[in-house]
Amino acid sequence: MASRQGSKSKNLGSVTTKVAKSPSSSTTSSSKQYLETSIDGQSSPASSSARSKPQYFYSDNLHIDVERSKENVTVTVRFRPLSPREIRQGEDIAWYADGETIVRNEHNPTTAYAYDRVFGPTTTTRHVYDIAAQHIVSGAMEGVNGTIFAYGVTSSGKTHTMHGDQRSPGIIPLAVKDAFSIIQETPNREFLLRVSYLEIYNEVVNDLLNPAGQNLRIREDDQGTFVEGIKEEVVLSPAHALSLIAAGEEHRHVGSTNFNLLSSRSHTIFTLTIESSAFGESSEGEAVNLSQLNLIDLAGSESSKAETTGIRRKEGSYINKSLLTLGTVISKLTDGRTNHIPYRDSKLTRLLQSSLSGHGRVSLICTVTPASSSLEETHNTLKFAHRAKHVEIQAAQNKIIDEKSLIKKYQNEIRCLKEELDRLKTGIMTVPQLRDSEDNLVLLKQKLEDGQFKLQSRLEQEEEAKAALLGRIQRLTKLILVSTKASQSSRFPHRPGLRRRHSFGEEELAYLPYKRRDLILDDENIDLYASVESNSEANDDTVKGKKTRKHGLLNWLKLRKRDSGLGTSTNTSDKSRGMKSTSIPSTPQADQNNVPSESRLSLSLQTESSPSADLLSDAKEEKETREENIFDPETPLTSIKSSDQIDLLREQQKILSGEVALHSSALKRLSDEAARSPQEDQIHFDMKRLKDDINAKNQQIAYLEKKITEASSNNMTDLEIMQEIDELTAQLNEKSFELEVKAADNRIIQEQLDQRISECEDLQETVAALKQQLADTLELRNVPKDVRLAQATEVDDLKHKLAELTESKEQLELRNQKLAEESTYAKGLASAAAVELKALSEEVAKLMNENERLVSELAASKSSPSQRKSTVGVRNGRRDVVSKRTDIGPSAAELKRELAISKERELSYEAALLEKEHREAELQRKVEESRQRDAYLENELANMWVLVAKLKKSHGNDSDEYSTRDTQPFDDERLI
Ligand SMILES: Nc1ncnc2c1ncn2[C@@H]1O[C@H](COP(=O)(O)OP(=O)(O)OP(=O)(O)O)[C@@H](O)[C@H]1O
Repeated sequence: MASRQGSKSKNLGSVTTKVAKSPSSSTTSSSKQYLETSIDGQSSPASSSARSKPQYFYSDNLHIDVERSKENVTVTVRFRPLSPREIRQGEDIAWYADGETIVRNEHNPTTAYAYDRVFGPTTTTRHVYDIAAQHIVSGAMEGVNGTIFAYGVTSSGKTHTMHGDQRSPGIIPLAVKDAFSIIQETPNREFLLRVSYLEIYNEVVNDLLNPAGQNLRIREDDQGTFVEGIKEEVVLSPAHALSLIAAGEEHRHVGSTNFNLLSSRSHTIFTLTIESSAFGESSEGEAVNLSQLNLIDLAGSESSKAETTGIRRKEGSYINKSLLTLGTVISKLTDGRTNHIPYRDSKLTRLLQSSLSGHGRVSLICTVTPASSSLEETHNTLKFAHRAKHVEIQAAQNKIIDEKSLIKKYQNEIRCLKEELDRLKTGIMTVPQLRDSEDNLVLLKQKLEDGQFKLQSRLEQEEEAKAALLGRIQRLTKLILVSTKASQSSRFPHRPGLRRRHSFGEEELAYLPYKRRDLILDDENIDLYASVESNSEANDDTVKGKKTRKHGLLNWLKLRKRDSGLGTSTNTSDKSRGMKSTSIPSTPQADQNNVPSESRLSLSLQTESSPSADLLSDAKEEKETREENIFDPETPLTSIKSSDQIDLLREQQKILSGEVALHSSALKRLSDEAARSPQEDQIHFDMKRLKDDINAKNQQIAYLEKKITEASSNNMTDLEIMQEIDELTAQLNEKSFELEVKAADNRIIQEQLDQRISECEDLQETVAALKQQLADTLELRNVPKDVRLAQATEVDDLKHKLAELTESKEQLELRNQKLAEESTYAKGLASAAAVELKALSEEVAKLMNENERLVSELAASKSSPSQRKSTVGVRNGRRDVVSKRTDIGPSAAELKRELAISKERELSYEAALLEKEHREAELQRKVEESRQRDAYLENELANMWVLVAKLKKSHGNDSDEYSTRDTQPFDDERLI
């Protein structure tokens, strides 16, 4: 035990910030309320007095704080290995455990964070438990409240850490097992353990132990918050507690997401309430230790990468919102300046208010993946963890000196009952003394006979009462757990001092109906199982019973589900304030029809007769007693006020309703089974019994309703009415607040809705456009064959035309070329003619000059004789000249003729030149025309190509068959 007490959290955080704390908020959600419970649904004198006034475990007048020591939240980080998906995607490592306390960024090694402990991917959950949880559990067993929760993004390993599986049990089963081991190791104290299990799904609190407990209210008063109407079950063994978790898990919301096939869609809080007091007769008046251990599996935050829709998206937004609030609360707690901490912004923080505000030890296990794709998310988790490290707590042991703790109440009740039993025994022994009288012998005889008769009937009544008391004492005693190492002194000296042992082994665990993770079995369990085996040897019958029973407990659980209405689970409760219900455990022993004689392996019970016989009779008695009491609450053992009576009746009514609900679900399961195996008579028999039981319970409910109405109309005093009004006002306020919260939620949802609507409209437009495109395509596809043939013919024509045009273009080009050649030739001719013409012109000019000279000489010779002589001479001379000339060249006539010829030639040349120029111009015009035509044809050709390409494209979208068969005309090569 001493070894379990160590390990206080170290303060690694460099900043220590004072936690804003209100003195009034010192209670945990459900522990603060005193639970008025009697195991058979009937109140006792001890409990009735307590019922009128709510009790708070942590109010100043009720507890003594034994040394408050400042601590910080224990913060650890657990890496999970890369998942197969991450490995497939070739993810890198982005964060890693650098030693035992540091997390470092792979890419940027200067980014690193320190925590109390960092666990690498290969660390076992058992090791995590030892470091991060064990001290919280042992503290809780000593009266210090404790909270352990796993935080991290989706699929980072929270549920693996908190629940685990058969190969690697999680913190919750390990803690439960440890709690019972601690009881075993603490012989000087006796314990009473009870559990509750709830989930927060979409900001609605549901009771996982009671299917009827949906949408429970969180109430708050000066002392803190609590869940109204949550069911608590007293637990007797680890297997019993785990079976309740397993049953609760059946109701938890789990769904598949992109990142996790079995993603938790709700936050769950499993609460173990522990009461302990010194063991033995001398414990009277001593303080009781009371504490709560909250084991929380949060739903994972989801990044925007999660492509969720519909219900998953809604769940995700609720999860993210509540985790965001948790982050804000932690920030504000560590900021030190803020007075207002927004606990009320989410149900999660409201329920965790007490833990977070420093009234108990807290261990935060942050789960992370090393994968690079989650680099940012992991960084956020690490930052959250770093902030949380600075939250300061002041853990203290809660000691209750009030006599009204549940364990004290049971102890007192046992004592009172024992006294009453003694009185009864004495009464039975004392036979009335009748004095002999001679005077009135007849009368005396008559009196004697009457007396004998009365005595007889009184004896019978008292025997019955005694039996009932014994049964009650036994049942109460069974709820209080002590170590087998405790002294063997019994509460009943005449009985062998059998005590209960608490451990769980393979057989107890193998059966656990756990939809997604089989709970618990590790090496230690096997050890424990071995120890159970060895202990059991003391009792041959037990051993035989266990060995011959192949799946005894499995059968029990299955049958318990079936026959849940027939078990001993008797819910009784207190309605002092919050109507929280507590039931005694539905133990295997209770089922007399289906259970082997010793169904709890590890428990040896503090009973007189054999455990099985006791339990069987208990079951019977309890049922009978309860039924009696329901119809006659005013038993000799009760004396309660009218309001208490109404409360009691209401509670009984509630319990009955819960049982009816349970029976109905069991009946449904049986119907399913019956449908599968109709020949099973046992199932039909069980179904019939369940139906009868449901009917009987419904009648009882109706009867209770009547009684409540009568009682309320008859007995309500003004004070009670005022109290009722106060209560209703408080409820009204609560409802108003919830309404406000809902209204705020609605506003957010409305905004989201508006956004969705606009997104939807955009999508609709896109869809319309796509539809149009589709229709166009379909239209093309749906073109009838004749139209397609017509199109093909048209294309053929076009192709033909194109060929013609191409041909005529070629001809024109040829002609054009010829004309160009001709034009070049003509130009050559023209230039040659021009040269010749120029040469001729020069000759003509020369000849004309000569002619003029000759004419002037002729005229001069005609004018004088001398001159004549001379002229003759001249003439002679001339004749000489002429003769000379004749000798040297043609005569004038010849020259004239030559001149005329050259003129003619000149003229013909000019005419030829003109004609050539004319022809040239003509050719130029033709060239121009042919060029234009050419351009026109080219243009036409381009248009044709465009047309062909268009046709080809539209036909190209059709099926391959169509394109090969029907689009042949568009084949490029063929076209070209
Ligand atoms: N430390 C670990 N070692 C081996 N496997 C692990 C470890 N942690 C988680 N896993 C595996 O990773 C998967 C996801 O883990 P788990 O369901 O616990 O994530 P989670 O954080 O609870 O997710 P969610 O928030 O979606 O519920 C599971 O298949 C689980 O077995």
